[in-house]
Amino acid sequence: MGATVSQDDNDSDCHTHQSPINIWTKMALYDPFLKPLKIQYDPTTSRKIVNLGHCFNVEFDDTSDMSVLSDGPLNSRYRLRQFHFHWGSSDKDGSEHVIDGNVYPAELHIVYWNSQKYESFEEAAKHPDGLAVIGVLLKIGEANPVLQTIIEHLDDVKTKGKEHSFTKYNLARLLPNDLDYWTYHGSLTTEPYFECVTWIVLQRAIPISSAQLTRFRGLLCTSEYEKPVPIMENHRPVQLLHDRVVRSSRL
Ligand SMILES: NS(=O)(=O)c1nc2c(F)c(F)c(F)c(F)c2s1
Ligand SMILES: [Zn+2]
Repeated sequence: MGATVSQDDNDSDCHTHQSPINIWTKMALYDPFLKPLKIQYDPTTSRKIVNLGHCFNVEFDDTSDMSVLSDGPLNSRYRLRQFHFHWGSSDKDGSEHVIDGNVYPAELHIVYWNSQKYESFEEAAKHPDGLAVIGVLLKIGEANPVLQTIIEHLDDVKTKGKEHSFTKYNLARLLPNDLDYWTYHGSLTTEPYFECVTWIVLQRAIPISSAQLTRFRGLLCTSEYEKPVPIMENHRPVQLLHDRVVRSSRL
């Protein structure tokens, strides 16, 4: 009787739920039990825009359940914490998720944490059902007025560590009307890569103009005292799917 090798014998197998991934839409499984996303958003929860060095975050007041995500593939209520973008050094790449091999020029991540089960974002990030992130692909098109209100503030947070108040932002207007999605279990796409994310990738992309996207690349990853270095790109390569199945909310 040969020895059986269990999954955890090879430590490279304990990182099998990494993100982002290439979503092969024909392989996605239509799941009729998936509900429509329920996005409740209160514009008074937006607080500030912050340059973290590798990207910029728009951060929200997450001390109570005012802006929350529920239903969809989720079994709990998740509280809005921040949103941010990933982009590339040219319009030819930039998104993290790839759809049937097609890379998009940028991607928006709207980050929520499970406030029904966990006491804090930090605690939630240690659990497989701790976070939910809505991924929205961006495609080059006409200038996006809702993105413009963010872009107008990028000069206020040009260098690493800078932040600026950013209130009454209407995040709901940024989302497409069609909220059909693909969903799978994955990870944070930046260090520490915790496998704590229920990914919800919208099937409809939103527009951004090439000029607007160029403004993202004008952000600096250096502080105001250092030689200026722009954040040319901040997207992680796609990861192996391993034993995961991507489900679709639409047939
Ligand atoms: N790109 S991502 O997967 O949405 C994502 N990564 C991270 C991360 F690494 C963090 F340390 C963190 F505090 C976050 F809130 C996010 S959110
Ligand atoms: Zn992200």
